[in-house]
Amino acid sequence: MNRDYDHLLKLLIIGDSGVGKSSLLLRFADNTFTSNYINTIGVDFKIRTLDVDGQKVKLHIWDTAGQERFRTITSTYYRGTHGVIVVYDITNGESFANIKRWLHEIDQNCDVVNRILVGNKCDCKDRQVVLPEDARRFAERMEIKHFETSAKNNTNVDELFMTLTRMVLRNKQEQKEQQAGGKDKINLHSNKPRKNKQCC
Ligand SMILES: Nc1nc2c(ncn2[C@@H]2O[C@H](COP(=O)(O)OP(=O)(O)OP(=O)(O)O)[C@@H](O)[C@H]2O)c(=O)[nH]1
Repeated sequence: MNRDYDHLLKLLIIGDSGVGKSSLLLRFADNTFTSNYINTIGVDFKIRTLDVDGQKVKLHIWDTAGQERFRTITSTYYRGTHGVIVVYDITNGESFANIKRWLHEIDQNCDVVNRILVGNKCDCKDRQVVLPEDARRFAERMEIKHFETSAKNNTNVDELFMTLTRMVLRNKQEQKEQQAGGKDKINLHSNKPRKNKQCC
């Protein structure tokens, strides 16, 4: 069968309700934004194909509901995930405080995964309560890359998805080399997936 891509990757977007997960996905996949707030029910997903260094990478991006009442549904969507975007809202301290819970949820559901921390709504600097340096320090401690984005102004959105895609591809390549015995040892440095158990 003819494939129209070189790699098929599954990405997941998680974080509290209202932080802008759907908006980031809409901006990335359709280049649109709306100020209307429509709660995601369960999960939603979109596809976008990227050209990364001459390779066609098809992304299936799953947008999960942030509301607690959907938590049991969304936890099943971690299966087969290659990369997770964990989003907070820079104007909402609680959404940042909850990041630890979201990271824990990743650990519970899938260990072999690349993660990126995203502070969205960076167009709202006047209402910013999560300081970039605090977020950066936290991200460094957790060994995750950190971005501030605006789905509204289209700031850093493509960069965020491109960075995560490259991280996933690099890890896939390293795993392939390791399996082929081409490398002595896999070098587990920051932003690498933890490998306690295989879920994907
Ligand atoms: N100013 C600003 N508003 C944003 C941005 N991103 C999202 N919003 C607004 O924030 C609200 C919530 O956005 P959503 O994308 O629906 O949030 P969500 O995280 O998907 O929410 P759930 O589906 O409940 O989990 C909407 O009114 C959006 O217009 C942004 O970058 N800047």
